[in-house]
Amino acid sequence: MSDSDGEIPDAVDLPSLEPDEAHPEANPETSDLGTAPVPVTLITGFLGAGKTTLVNFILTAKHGYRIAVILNEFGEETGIESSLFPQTSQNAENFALEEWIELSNGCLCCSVKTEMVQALETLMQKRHKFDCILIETTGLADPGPVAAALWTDAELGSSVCLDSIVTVVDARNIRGQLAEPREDGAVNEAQQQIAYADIILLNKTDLVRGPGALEQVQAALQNINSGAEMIHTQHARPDLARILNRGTFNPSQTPNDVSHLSLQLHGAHIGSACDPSNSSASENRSGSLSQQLGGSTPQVHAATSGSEPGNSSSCSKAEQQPAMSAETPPDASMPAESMHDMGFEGLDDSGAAGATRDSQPSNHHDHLHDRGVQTHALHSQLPLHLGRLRTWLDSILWEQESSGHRIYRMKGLLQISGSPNCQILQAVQDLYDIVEGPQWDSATHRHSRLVVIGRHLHAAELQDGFLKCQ
Ligand SMILES: Nc1nc2c(ncn2[C@@H]2O[C@H](COP(=O)(O)OP(=O)(O)OP(=O)(O)O)[C@@H](O)[C@H]2O)c(=O)[nH]1
Repeated sequence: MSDSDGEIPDAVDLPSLEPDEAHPEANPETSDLGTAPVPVTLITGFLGAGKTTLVNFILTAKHGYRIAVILNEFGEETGIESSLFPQTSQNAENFALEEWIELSNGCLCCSVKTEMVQALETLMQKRHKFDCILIETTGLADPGPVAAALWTDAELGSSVCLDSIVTVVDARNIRGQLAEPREDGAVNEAQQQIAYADIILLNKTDLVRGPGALEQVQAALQNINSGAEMIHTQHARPDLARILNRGTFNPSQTPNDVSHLSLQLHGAHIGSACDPSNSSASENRSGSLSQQLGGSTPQVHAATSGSEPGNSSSCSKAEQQPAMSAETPPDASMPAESMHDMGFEGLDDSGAAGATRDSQPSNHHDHLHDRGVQTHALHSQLPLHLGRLRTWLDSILWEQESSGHRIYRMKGLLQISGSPNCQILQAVQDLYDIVEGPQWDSATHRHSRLVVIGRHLHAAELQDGFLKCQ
């Protein structure tokens, strides 16, 4: 699974793949996929938006394509992220589906770009084994440099082509994410990801309540990028004929054909997340994406503390407070005080953030572009008590304002007392979920690991709280 030895695993050979009758155009036997450049779909989106859920869906749906996956993850996430592909890790018969390359030494848009190009080159030596490539970026990646590398890298030549950039959006949280200030005053990652999208997958629509609330979210996204196709989904299950092998960047298209890619940034500029001091990367890049690429740079259920492990139960503070709705939107029309309370400072009418903080360089080495964002890995060798764990999670996720930290995302593999299986924890903003994973096996070191990504985190306190759940 991991490519730690430098050997690229075989691409996925999907068993019993039958041409999709509903979408005969998706049948590789009737297309020129065997000889044409391999289409690469870049899947991006903010932390927790549903990228892995989408990749999982693509890997298990019937569409007629054989898929290779390149997965970029934070170093601390190694081994956790791959466990989030339950169909592959739980079912040995389908183990062949778990064919991907993990790039975990940084963020694709920074230090791993070369590694990505090398991985693609090696993959291309097995060209006959797959029809399409998916690249899942980290939740904080700027898709621009990655797309540019795919477009311009001489080594790759014409063997691969960027098919489309799919940005998965958490419909419940996106407006707050768009409003997050960047310390250098630049456009934040969530805005960059929307701006570059060919397709915006407006996901988690089940978590947006109230008449008009979803329309408001959609309007905020269209204010940033009105050229992207908008697809509403729950659990990231779109019509894949609209996602795979679209030919968005097919060079045979006339310039008019790609004119719909024009980015409308409404005064915002796409800054380089890699290097804010790079003026060529920070200049205003309004215009078609193809021009840019050819340019200078290349349920929320009630918290049930007594529930057994394995019973999936999402918990949210929102259940105990008014749900996000048209009546209580994180909206520019709200009084500034309310927006501040909800953590939506700086949102203007366009959905763009009015970032005002002092400029600070981003940190390439920890691949977190905004220096205020940190990641911490928590560990516990001894099994955790589920009730205590839930109480602790409730406190750190639901009392964020009083504790002074801001948690965007948590994911982990947990060893819970009394359960032979590992438990998978997922948290996005104040929502969390614990579901049963596969049995611990000899290859998986049996201990709890939890990655926390957020701002103003107190590592020692978090680790201490985690250990107290034993
Ligand atoms: N309610 C709800 N939950 C969803 C939906 N889509 C995904 N989720 C859940 O949201 C959590 C995060 O989903 P992921 O697919 O791991 O998100 P991601 O974008 O890959 O996350 P990162 O890799 O950390 O950036 C998981 O618990 C999913 O089951 C949805 O449409 N509705």
